[in-house]
Amino acid sequence: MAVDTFFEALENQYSNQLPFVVYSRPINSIIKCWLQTDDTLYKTTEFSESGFVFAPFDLENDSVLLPQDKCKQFTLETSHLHLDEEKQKIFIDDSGKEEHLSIVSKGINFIKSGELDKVVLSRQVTKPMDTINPLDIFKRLFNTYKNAMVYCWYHPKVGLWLGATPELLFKVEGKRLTTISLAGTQPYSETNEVSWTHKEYEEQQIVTDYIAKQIEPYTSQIDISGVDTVRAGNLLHLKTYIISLIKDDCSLKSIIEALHPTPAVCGFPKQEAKDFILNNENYNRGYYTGFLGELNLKSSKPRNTNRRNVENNAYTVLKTESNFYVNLRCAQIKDNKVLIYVGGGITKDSIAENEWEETVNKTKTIVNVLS
Ligand SMILES: C=C(O[C@@H]1C=C(C(=O)O)C=C[C@H]1O)C(=O)O
Repeated sequence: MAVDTFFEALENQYSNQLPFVVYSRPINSIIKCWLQTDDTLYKTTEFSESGFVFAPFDLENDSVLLPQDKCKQFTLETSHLHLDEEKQKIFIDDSGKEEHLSIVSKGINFIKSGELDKVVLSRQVTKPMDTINPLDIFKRLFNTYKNAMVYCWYHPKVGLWLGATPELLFKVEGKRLTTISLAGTQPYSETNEVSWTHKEYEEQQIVTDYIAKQIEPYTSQIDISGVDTVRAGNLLHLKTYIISLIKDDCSLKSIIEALHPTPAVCGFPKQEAKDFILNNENYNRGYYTGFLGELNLKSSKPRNTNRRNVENNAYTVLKTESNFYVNLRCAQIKDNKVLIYVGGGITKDSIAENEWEETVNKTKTIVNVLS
């Protein structure tokens, strides 16, 4: 589809206040959009439908579904989107610092008292914005963050969210389950060859061990890769792949419940960390650290790609695929304001001032495409 037609369809959808999502998965020049044909708020509790899901941090709240059979879908292939370089100046300042230092100190003390191993604490940064076209912000996200899932999601009854997340929650292709453990953060400056502290390795290992343990009842042949340093925009993280095979009688919902929220965005043990977050963070995370992505889409692939074996190419394999990303490095646009969400993992060795700096650095993922 032509770029102009693609974005015109999205602009119309938005001005008609109809739900949509536009997104591009990491290392991918394909941009997809789903335009829902009515403004009903569809929800999913079983994750058995086909569609695009937008789920909150706390699954006690609604997971919104753009059902596949209620949406028109379009695809665009490009490596760069043109747009006017008119941006707004946004300054990062120290507002909210005292509060964040205080909740982080409380978290550290709670961990030292033996109640928890790790808790992820976050905050919301609010900035005024005058005329903002979210689709322009999406275009900048797409041009800037090639190894992230970039998206803009809108539902008139929920709001408008956008982001550039580096973190896969998990991907299912047929029976194959791929998930990652991502933790540890430092600013990127021209090289991935950096050193990490014991605290950072330990924090990332907590995530890896926990994920492997969580998926064990539902999968077999769990394979854990080595630890790599990966870049996400202006940041570096430690990352491990965990690949396994889903057992026959196991539902997608049980995998979601086993993995979400991961210690990378909630903490460990899960319930205690979640309680600490819900009782102490003085704002509602909403969809930040929830997940979003394609749910149960059927894909057909040729069984045999060997050209000499032409008669076999007639057979295709039908697979069901889902891929969910953790909603990080994201923002909500509301009443001429942009609300940016940032957090970081706290362990017994954390230093509150450094944790503040980490959230400031994470803010830049979004601020850089606004100003
Ligand atoms: C919580 C966030 O990021 C998570 C926390 C990280 C950390 O503590 O080092 C790193 C990557 C993410 O798993 C965020 O970006 O808001």
